[in-house]
Amino acid sequence: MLKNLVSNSKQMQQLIVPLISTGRDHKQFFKRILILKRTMSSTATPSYDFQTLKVTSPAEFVKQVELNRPDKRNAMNTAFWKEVLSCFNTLTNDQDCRAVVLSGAGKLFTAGLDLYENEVFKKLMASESSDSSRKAFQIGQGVRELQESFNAIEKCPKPVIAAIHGGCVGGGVDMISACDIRFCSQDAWFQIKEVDIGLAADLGTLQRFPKIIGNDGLFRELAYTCRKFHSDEAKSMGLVSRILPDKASLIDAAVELAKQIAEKSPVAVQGTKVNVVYSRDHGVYQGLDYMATWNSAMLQSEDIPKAVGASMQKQKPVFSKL
Ligand SMILES: CCC/C=C/C=C/C(=O)SCCNC(=O)CCNC(=O)[C@H](O)C(C)(C)COP(=O)(O)OP(=O)(O)OC[C@H]1O[C@@H](n2cnc3c(N)ncnc32)[C@H](O)[C@@H]1OP(=O)(O)O
Repeated sequence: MLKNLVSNSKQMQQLIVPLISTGRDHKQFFKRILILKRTMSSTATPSYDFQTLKVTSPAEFVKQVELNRPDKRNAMNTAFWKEVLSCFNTLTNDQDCRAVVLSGAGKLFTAGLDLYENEVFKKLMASESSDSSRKAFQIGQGVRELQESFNAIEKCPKPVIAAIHGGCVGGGVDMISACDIRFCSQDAWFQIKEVDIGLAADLGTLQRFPKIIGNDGLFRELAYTCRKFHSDEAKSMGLVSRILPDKASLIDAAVELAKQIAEKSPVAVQGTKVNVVYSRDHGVYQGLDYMATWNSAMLQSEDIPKAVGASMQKQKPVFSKL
């Protein structure tokens, strides 16, 4: 049975054959079982079983993550924060994923923080300490945990393309700001809504959005006033790079782009994302130094001769899993 379970994996077979032949050597047997367990956990198809997200594979090496509470306009409830973190950490280690499309099910992308399911706030405010500083430390830790959910999108080395239709409110803007590329449909609108509910946006909008659009004054106007802006303005400020006529063509375009990215060397694409993010947050010389260190390893990749050879022969290279 064990053999059938893993028969598609050469690496597994190399481990199993000696396992069977170890006979009564128990020490050897358990040692191999341990290695096998470790190998299985790193190569097994990961599970994407979530309540608030639906994960599909629309093309080879492409995953689509869909926010999936359409009846509640994909509002972000307690389960959502944990699931986004888990989903993007899993995608990070999924060898069958080289690019991700992030979209929303139903009428719109997301209505942001779930304003009725208040577990998030309850948990944040749950500190029993009467000392304000201790309470503040605990609340701060809670906010940091929420931030990690969207940080996981940026930390995932696979490019993430947000495909936004309908509305994208509050936490939704935090979320798409952590993505690599944003496309939207003509009907899309956006709102940095936090000030309207009495708080400063704390999950990445203030840090990432102004760097995306490169227009500090416009960003501050949108953040201070919560003014709704629509697809055309989003494109003209550089928040989205493409507008598609409707949701169907939006998803098609995002998946097509993800497919193009997924055909490239994963070593090169993921190295590019990691270094783009690093360079955004560091000086030019620090960025260059990081790049040199990175490429001291990655220039040894088999993908380079493969890509160069294919290019010279006008062929499409096929890269092995990372
Ligand atoms: C430390 C915390 C860090 C995070 C901070 C994040 C902050 C934010 O995200 S601020 C933004 C909060 N969101 C909002 O203010 C949006 C509120 N919703 C709306 O304005 C409208 O629903 C919307 C314009 C998005 C859509 O309107 P539409 O007519 O299409 O739908 P509705 O009939 O209003 O709603 C349908 C059902 O969805 C439920 N719902 C909508 N938004 C939320 C939400 N944010 N939280 C919880 N539930 C939401 C709505 O109640 C309806 O449910 P039901 O009555 O059961 O049918």
